[in-house]
Amino acid sequence: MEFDTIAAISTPMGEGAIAIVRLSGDQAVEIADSLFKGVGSKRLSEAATHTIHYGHLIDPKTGQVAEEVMVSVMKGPKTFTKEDVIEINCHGGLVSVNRVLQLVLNQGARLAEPGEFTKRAFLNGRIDLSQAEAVIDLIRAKTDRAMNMALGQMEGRLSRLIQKLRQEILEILAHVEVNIDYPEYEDVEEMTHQMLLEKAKYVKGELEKLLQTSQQGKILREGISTVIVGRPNVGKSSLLNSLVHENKAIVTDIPGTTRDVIEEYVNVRGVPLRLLDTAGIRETEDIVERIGVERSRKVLKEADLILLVLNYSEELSEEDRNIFKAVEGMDVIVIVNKTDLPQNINLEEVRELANDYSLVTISLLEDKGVDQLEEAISSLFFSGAIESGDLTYVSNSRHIALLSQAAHAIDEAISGVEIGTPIDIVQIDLTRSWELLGEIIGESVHESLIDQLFSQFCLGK
Ligand SMILES: Nc1nc2c(c(=O)[nH]1)N(C=O)[C@@H](CNc1ccc(C(=O)N[C@@H](CCC(=O)O)C(=O)O)cc1)CN2
Ligand SMILES: Nc1nc2c(ncn2[C@@H]2O[C@H](COP(=O)(O)OP(=O)(O)OP(=O)(O)O)[C@@H](O)[C@H]2O)c(=O)[nH]1
Ligand SMILES: [Mg+2]
Repeated sequence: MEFDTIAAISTPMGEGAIAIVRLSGDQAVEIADSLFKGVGSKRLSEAATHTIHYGHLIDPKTGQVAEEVMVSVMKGPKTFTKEDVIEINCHGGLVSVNRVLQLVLNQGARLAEPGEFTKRAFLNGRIDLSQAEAVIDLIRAKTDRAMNMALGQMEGRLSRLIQKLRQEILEILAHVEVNIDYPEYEDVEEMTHQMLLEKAKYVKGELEKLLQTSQQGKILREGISTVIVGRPNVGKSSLLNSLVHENKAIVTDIPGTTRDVIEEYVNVRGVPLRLLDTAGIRETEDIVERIGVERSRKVLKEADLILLVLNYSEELSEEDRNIFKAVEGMDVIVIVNKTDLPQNINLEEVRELANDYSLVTISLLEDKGVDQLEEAISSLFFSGAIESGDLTYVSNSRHIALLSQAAHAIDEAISGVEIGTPIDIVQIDLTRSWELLGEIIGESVHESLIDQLFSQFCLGK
């Protein structure tokens, strides 16, 4: 494919030791060479590929030295984009790196769009769409596990699995074709149906296995949406502050302090949590507080995990019991806080209400019991399976949606065969599942989707 030459700053904006301006395209070497003055008469255009060169950039307008640099020359196709790539390593200062970018733009490069280097790697066929999507997951990863998952996908794990399943579907389709071409042979039909069902069930099983990883996969990637609930003043905001090791939320002894939902990301023993602190739930006349309580109820519905906080030094109230009712059927950890104060709560009653939820008693004031809480959170979500590392996880909503649609189409094909639907109808379902899987790796996807996906990237990636 033919593209123009793009350039961008590929390192973060700010002061640093070194910054990189990257170029990709047919003119990359020529553009860099027109600015570069190496030791002696060294020309970048004559340099061997994958070599790095010390020298200066000269501003053609003034003839003055603009910057001292190291320039990497990487000629396609064995590069990140499969095109000629130049990386100019300059001094890491805002003025310096912008000056270098300006120089290459003046020489005819075009400023790259966000994600455009990775997009070229995709369009030029070095990686498929799911691998490209993993690049952004890798950059955004907040835990080791999330990063390993992204690395696996970047390296093509999911892609290979998808390709294998698509191949299976093609083989099934070939059998169907035989059946359509020779409908008069009953034997052929018998055999085809047998084989078709067997293979289709295998593909369906594999798709379901993948989908089963999606919950944990999504959690690894996006974090567990964790909502802290409880009556006013039980210590919800104190709990948030303790888990994030910072005073993010306002804590006072006035019930009804938190009015809006507060959001923070934390890593609890490798479990990424998206923590939401809410307004204490109670009947109230205060308008602002009431809106807050409504919001608490709303975020409650979308939570993956509930941290339900009670007060050790107060009796269980009707409001506490209502909160238990509101979270019925969800993943809940019951936390009894303020154990440093005299006990007034009936723990037997709490145990009964908590039923099979985990229950921990803590004192945030004395920093006691927080370890047990962290242990309860991590054991709830990672019971061994995730450590094995040989599972392929799907974590991306786009992939999950396509996989379940593909599984559905396969299912239609299977039940079609079983109830004797005409084979050309079955063929349509099979073809559909083959196409849906193709969209995951970027075959037959619409250009606007591709643009939208890559626009989420950072500049220079
Ligand atoms: N300086 C620099 N560091 C970087 C990057 C970069 O672009 N520049 N990367 C940017 O993300 C990452 C490395 N990723 C890369 C992935 C593929 C190829 C590449 O050239 N692949 C070719 C050739 C492989 C080979 O030599 O055999 C290929 O796959 O065909 C380069 C970098 C992280 N570090
Ligand atoms: N004695 C004692 N006091 C605590 C403990 N944890 C929190 N507190 C105090 O309890 C009061 C309320 O704490 P918050 O964290 O603001 O409670 P909240 O549940 O967020 O309250 P609202 O936002 O009003 O719903 C503050 O004065 C805290 O210092 C504890 O373990 N022991
Ligand atoms: Mg609060």
